[in-house]
Amino acid sequence: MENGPYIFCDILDFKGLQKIVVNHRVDWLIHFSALLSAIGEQNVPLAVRVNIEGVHNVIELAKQYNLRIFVPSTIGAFGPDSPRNPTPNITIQRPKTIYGVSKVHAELMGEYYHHKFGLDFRCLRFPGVISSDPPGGGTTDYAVAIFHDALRHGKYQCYLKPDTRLPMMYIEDCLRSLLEFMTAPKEKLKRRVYNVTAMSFTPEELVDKLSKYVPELRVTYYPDSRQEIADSWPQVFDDSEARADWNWKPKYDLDALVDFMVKDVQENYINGNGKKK
Ligand SMILES: NC(=O)C1=CN([C@@H]2O[C@H](COP(=O)(O)OP(=O)(O)OC[C@H]3O[C@@H](n4cnc5c(N)ncnc54)[C@H](O)[C@@H]3O)[C@@H](O)[C@H]2O)C=CC1
Ligand SMILES: CC(=O)[C@H](N)C(=O)O
Repeated sequence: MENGPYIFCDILDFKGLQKIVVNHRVDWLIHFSALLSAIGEQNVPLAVRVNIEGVHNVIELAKQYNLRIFVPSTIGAFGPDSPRNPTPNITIQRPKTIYGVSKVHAELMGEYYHHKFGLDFRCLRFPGVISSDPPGGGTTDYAVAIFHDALRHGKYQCYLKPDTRLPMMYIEDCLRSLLEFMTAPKEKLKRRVYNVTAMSFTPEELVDKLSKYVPELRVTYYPDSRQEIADSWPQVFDDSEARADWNWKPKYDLDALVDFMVKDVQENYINGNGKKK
């Protein structure tokens, strides 16, 4: 945040976005705003506006001002008809959440604008991204929340079944993949949308690793509506095309992820009295 101006803007305010692009001579647009999978199901009209109209606004701006644009997609862009283990880059996509539908829409809009207008649209389908920041309403949130609850209270109530396998990635790998992909020469890119991942694990496998740091940890399992979403998503994500085309390679496995997360949550949230420094 110290490296440049920080400006609030509603993604639905096209003119406001346009003003920022012009006044600050923006040349790359990284579009993160969205309602995630679980929260999107609770407010479908808002998810349609933020996730679909929001993408229309940024893609149109990128076209008008010749910006390079990145829009993240997700494992949630797949559904129960897709192969789940592994899920390849190109396969059937019939998601059952408004979040997934909006992300397939974003992928297709970006590919179309690239084809029709030459827009430099780039998109990575991320797995569950794990960082110490409080989670934003997704199905993979348990893998973040468990660190906060385990380190603070020694217990966690998980909303997924213990054997629910999902693809995941540590935030450092996520951000590095974004940067490497955005700076990759266009000749190397065979497509505009790539799967990326780092690992796959289940709640019980994560609990097993975390118990080494919190030996008294007690986890109970009460599946809720998020279980149905998780059951329709990839279990193992095939990112071989990203590895082959622009040399994607993750650095963090499950052991490293747990080690970094424990330190980060402890230092920045527990010792920092609930406030990230
Ligand atoms: N966190 C994850 O595991 C994954 C995230 N992604 C994608 O990465 C992006 C960021 O995700 P997170 O940071 O985890 O989500 P988040 O829920 O923490 O952040 C979303 C942001 O969108 C903002 N937002 C909502 N409505 C807005 C509006 N009308 N105008 C401007 N901003 C608005 C919210 O204030 C929030 O800061 C999303 O597009 C998500 O689909 C993709 C795959 C995995
Ligand atoms: C994997 C995602 O896109 C997100 N974390 C969610 O669970 O909705």
